[in-house]
Amino acid sequence: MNVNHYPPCPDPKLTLAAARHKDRSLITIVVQGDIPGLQFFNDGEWIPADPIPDVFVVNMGNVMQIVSNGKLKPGEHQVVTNENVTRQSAAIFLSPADDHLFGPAKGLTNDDNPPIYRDLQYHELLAAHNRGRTLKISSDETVKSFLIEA
Ligand SMILES: O=C(O)CCC(=O)C(=O)O
Ligand SMILES: [Fe+2]
Repeated sequence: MNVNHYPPCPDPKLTLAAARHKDRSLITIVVQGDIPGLQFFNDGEWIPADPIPDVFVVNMGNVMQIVSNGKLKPGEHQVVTNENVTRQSAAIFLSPADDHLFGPAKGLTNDDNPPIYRDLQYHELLAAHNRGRTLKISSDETVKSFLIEA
């Protein structure tokens, strides 16, 4: 779980509260309180996912892309700063254990629709993601490194 604390920024144009990213989880549940800031990238623009009382944001992560054999893609998101108020959120990541072996779900693949990703342990995805962060490579590239023909 991440507990995020974003202080106000007098000029929100100057910085982001959280840079654009996709989560490394299977599923993420976000409790975002009542302060706006979370945005998702869709069709070339950032769409606000403003808080609705008593509603969680449920988001897919990179593990879901692999388990669904590329059919489900995680939403890229960022958090913008707020001029006046502090924002706090909690993101609960549902992820496999580090040594858990996973890959495209057997029920979703067959001879006509073979697995496009190899099986991997979750720590391999984390290591690739961390390497990608150091090299400023997007998490799309990270996931591509598990393609069978890669
Ligand atoms: O603060 C938010 O609403 C989202 C946080 C987030 O994207 C994350 O912790 O991965
Ligand atoms: Fe996130």
